[in-house]
Amino acid sequence: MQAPMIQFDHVNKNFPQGKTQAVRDLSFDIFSGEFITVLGTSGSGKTTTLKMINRLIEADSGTIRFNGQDIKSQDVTDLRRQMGYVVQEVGLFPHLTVAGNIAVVPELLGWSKGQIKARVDQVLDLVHLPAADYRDRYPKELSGGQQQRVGVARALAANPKVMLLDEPFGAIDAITRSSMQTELKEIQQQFDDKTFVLVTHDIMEAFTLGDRVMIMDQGQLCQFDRPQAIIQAPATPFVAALMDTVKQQSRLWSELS
Ligand SMILES: Nc1ncnc2c1ncn2[C@@H]1O[C@H](COP(=O)(O)OP(=O)(O)OP(=O)(O)O)[C@@H](O)[C@H]1O
Repeated sequence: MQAPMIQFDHVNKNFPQGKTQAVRDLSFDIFSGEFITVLGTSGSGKTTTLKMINRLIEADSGTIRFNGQDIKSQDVTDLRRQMGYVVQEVGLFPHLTVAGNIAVVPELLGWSKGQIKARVDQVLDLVHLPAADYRDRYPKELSGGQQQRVGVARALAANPKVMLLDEPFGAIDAITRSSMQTELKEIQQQFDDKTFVLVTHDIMEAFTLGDRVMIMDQGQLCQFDRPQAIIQAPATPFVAALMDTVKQQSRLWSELS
């Protein structure tokens, strides 16, 4: 049996100021090449879970393994360089061009100028931004959707094994969002061994993109399964209520159309 790429083993996280525990006794395995979506209401612990994978947040107890090794025993910079990270706010460096932003990690890794230029063009192509038009622009010369595409390109630049994405399309209009979702899935399918973990509160996004969907409520894992299995057999009343919201929406659509 294949070893998990990311493994949580009875992980807990409590913030001193937090009224409730952010993450409680979380255990799961994610395998290489999977596209995992993490779905839940606001405050359910999704971001905390994602940030514990790249140690932006340290777990209080339990063990998190990356590629079989406890992440606490790994150098944090090395660990993060193996994981692309994309957030809603994008966070491009305003004084660097698109190419400069994408090149940050490859430069730190000591790649040659030729390798970096080729890689910048390659990842811009992956996110459907023609390099000749976009390479030399500054972030302020891009729309929000284009900035987010550059954010994804930057995260892919050093060819990480794992991509962590926190509400990457949260601030993007519905049509652009839908095409970016398709592109992201296509990128993931081009590589057999790239593992994607994407946090969202959008049910359709979670069920469209996820090979498996992790549903969280109040810091706990309610269900972690393939979309069809969740739809056919919701494991808890919370999951059932979540599924009902989709049914209500589709009823509304059919009544209106
Ligand atoms: N730095 C922090 N200090 C104190 N409490 C925190 C901190 N970060 C998160 N929390 C608390 O931990 C819980 C889980 O937060 P988390 O951000 O993981 O939820 P989420 O599911 O990602 O929510 P959202 O969808 O709103 O981003 C919440 O109750 C939150 O208030």
